[in-house]
Amino acid sequence: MTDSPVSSGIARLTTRDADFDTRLSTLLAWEGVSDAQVQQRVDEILQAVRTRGDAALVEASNRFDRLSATGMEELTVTAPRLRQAFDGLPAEQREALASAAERIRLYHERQRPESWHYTEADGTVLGQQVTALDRAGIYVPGGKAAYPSSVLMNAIPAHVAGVREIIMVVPTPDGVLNELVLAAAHLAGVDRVFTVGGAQAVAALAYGTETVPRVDKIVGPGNIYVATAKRAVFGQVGIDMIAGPSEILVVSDGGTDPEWLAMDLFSQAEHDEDAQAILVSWDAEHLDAVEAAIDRLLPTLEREGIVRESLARRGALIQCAGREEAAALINRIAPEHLELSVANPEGWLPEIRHAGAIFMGRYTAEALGDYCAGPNHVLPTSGTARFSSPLGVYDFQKRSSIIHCSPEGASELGKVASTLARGESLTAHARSAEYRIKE
Ligand SMILES: NC(=O)c1ccc[n+]([C@@H]2O[C@H](COP(=O)([O-])OP(=O)(O)OC[C@H]3O[C@@H](n4cnc5c(N)ncnc54)[C@H](O)[C@@H]3O)[C@@H](O)[C@H]2O)c1
Ligand SMILES: N[C@H](CO)Cc1c[nH]c[nH+]1
Ligand SMILES: [Zn+2]
Repeated sequence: MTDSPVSSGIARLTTRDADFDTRLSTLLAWEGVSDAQVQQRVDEILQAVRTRGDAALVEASNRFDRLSATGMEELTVTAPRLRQAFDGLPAEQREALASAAERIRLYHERQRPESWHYTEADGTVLGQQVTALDRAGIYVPGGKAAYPSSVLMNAIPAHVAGVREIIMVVPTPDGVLNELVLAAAHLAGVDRVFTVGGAQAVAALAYGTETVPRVDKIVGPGNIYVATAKRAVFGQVGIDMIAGPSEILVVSDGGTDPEWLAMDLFSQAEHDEDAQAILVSWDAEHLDAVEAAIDRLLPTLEREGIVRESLARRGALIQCAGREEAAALINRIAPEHLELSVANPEGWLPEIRHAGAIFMGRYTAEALGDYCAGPNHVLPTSGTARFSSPLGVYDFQKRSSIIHCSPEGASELGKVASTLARGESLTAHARSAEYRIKE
């Protein structure tokens, strides 16, 4: 007799349950950036790096990444070393990286916004000029896994946007440098790399140290320390978003192989014990089959421990009444990744209002988007897709308004401005406008 597999412990819910709303809200809550202890530690790290620069950055890196560096030169990767990593890759990896980079570049080139202007009848010109950031800092996570794909996803849009200097930080726990990460930095045109991570890296990018230059904006995902630090330095520098642990919401009409769906859920659960994997379907037998596939396949995973914990803590198989209820759940959860594993995914699109990225049909595994489809994999998490968008070229640019008045235009606008300025009792404004009014 064979042993039956250990159950995953993933929650089974139905929307008919009296406590469904409460249970779903509990599952969705991620208090990633509000833990008081984390907040205090991050504040201490930020303050130390702000006041003591490189010395504090080295100390924190030694402590949290278990290094024994004596100075920042040991935590700096030179351009020749990046090239060496790229040249030294096995051909298969080098080609895969180059193919992914090319697809990501092509996709992001379509996002490039243009400056524009128009001319009014009296010759006044109004417009908008788009300019790139001078210096961007990209955070590449590296605590529990190495992410060469995140190097491409952060650096390529910055490059396409025309950023003058791209500074990358990435932790190297126990001093282990990942060759693919360095090679990706070379390929994506990163200018400088520092092997520091966590809140100390965010502080260095935000405030600058003797070695790390201060940047204008920090982008990229990270763990709770990174997210908390990014939120704290916002204002001093720009940030893209607070991206939390990875998430996937799969909606299945029952027609997809249960093992495919189980592995799609695992693909995000394996990132982190706090990652979230949810499957919604109106077909109870199909949910049973996926649950059985989960139990069967779990022992085959390299990161079984992380996946089990993620599924037990934050995963769910949800039975809903039908398609309409599934669409309502999607919009309520506002997932980072939505897989529409259904017969006619296009038919669903008009109903979907909140999702970071939408993977259409049975063949579009979310993992393809993580690496090489082309769209960005840095996406809003924890319901923030309600108000934010994937990382893109636009995150590395800003806009300036252009106003060029003709003498006639200045005269006409001067009359309007003068009246409004006197209404606000701002008479210097009024007189400034009035000087330009033609008699
Ligand atoms: N949204 C995306 O595009 C995307 C992509 C990849 C990864 N992710 C997510 O990013 C996260 C990456 O997290 P990670 O931990 O692997 O890497 P990370 O680089 O974000 O964090 C590692 C750093 O955290 C700091 N740290 C760890 N424990 C600490 C402690 N006790 N005190 C102070 N600092 C401490 C250390 O400095 C370490 O260098 C995961 O949640 C993953 O799901 C998201
Ligand atoms: N799924 C992650 C974003 O949530 C991105 C990633 C990188 N490597 C594998 N996956
Ligand atoms: Zn992933």
